[in-house]
Amino acid sequence: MGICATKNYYRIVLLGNVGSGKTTFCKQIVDAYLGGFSKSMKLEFRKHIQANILHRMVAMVGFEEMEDTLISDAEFEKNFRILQEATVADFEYTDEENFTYVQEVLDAAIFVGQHDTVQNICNALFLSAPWDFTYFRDIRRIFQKHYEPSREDIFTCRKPTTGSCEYIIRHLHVSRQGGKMIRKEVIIEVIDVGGQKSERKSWEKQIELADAILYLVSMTDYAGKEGGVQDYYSYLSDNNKCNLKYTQELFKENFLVPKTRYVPIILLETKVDLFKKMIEENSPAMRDCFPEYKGPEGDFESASAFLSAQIKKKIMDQVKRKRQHILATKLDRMPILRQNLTSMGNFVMTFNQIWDKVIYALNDVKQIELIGERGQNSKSSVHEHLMLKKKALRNHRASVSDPTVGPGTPKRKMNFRRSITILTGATFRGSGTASVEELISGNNSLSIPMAKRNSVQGIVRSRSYHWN
Ligand SMILES: Nc1nc2c(ncn2[C@@H]2O[C@H](COP(=O)(O)OP(=O)(O)OP(=O)(O)O)[C@@H](O)[C@H]2O)c(=O)[nH]1
Ligand SMILES: [Mg+2]
Repeated sequence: MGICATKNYYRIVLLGNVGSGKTTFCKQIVDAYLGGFSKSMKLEFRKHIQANILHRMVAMVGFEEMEDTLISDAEFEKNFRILQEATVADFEYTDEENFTYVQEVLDAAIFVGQHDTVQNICNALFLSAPWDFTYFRDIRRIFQKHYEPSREDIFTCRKPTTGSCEYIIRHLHVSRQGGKMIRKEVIIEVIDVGGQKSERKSWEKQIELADAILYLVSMTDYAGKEGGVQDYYSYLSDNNKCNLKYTQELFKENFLVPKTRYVPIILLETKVDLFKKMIEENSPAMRDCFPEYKGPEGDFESASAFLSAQIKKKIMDQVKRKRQHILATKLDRMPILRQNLTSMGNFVMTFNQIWDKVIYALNDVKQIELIGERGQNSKSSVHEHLMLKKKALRNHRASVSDPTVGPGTPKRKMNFRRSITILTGATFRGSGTASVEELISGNNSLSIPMAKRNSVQGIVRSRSYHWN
């Protein structure tokens, strides 16, 4: 019998390179399981979206066309300076009451954003970082006085994660066993962490506490080449590396750390929508990035199969060389899923499919290890490992206190609402708490009534919550 048969509480950690879609995955969770985005969250997103656009516009100053226009067009130059000042002053330029930029900045943003020079730069860079440039196609709507972000805007909004963030959901898992429909309620704690180098220090600790890892890889990373458009994007996003070589290395590093050994990994390839478009338009062509690619150009299926193999290749080469058969089998049987995380489809169904794979991988990793151990005639280190993990998780839960409420928070209580609001960079005071036991026993509702959420008072800026 698998370890999943008796357990109904799981902790899943999302790992992956910067920009691979971890937070976007969590937004889908908020949307599908936690009552959607409240008015206050939308206001936070509005700030980020508008600030993102202003920063992107100002960063374009390095382009030759931009410099030329600034010299030749006095009206453009005047408006551009207003934006430069606004980005430096940041929130001083916002009108607290209406929570938006002052009229002068709004007008300047529309003027500059709709100018041909800016639009041309955006079009040229669009596929390299669509999340940054989509908004430029809609600049008038976004900079109107009472703009409220749509669901699509929220899913496109990019804000690198700092610290970690937990989302606790109740999922009714529906599966088929021997022609029978099985329903099982599970409580799942999904952990979002940052992918930037400075944030990755917490990963090992997260792996230690995780039942499974959902490892995200952006399929568009295939296009990352030195000197290409990706370099411009890297420049915009704190010099973070987004190319496939780097993604492969990072995955290898995490797959091979001893703490990952007994933890099942599910590979989630994201941005499949963009990848499909890039492949079909040969922008760039697969062979330009991988001379060894033998498949037909413009063919999505063979390009994605090749890419999945590439992601695993480095690790496979190493574990085979070192004759680490158990790891090789684990890698070989690792479930792979592809997803467009910005899709507005039914995420509960998508999550159900992901959960199928998690359950499969949980059982499979244990089987692989047991078979390996039998071969080596050793004691059950799998059992030992599971006991250690249980203990680590118990200690962790006992030590978690809630930073939004301050010292004296009752131990073993988890603040699930905090997790939702941190998504926007803000935290609400006075949100409710529930112990894991309460959640499991169903004594506490996970969905937060809309009226209650909107009435929460006071917003605290927070860099979210860190490990001690
Ligand atoms: N088109 C498309 N865009 C996506 C997809 N997944 C993520 N994105 C976009 O990619 C950008 C980065 O996604 P995030 O979810 O912030 O990435 P992250 O992994 O949380 O990044 P860090 O917090 O910096 O580690 C966002 O603007 C998303 O809109 C996808 O499947 N399709
Ligand atoms: Mg993130």
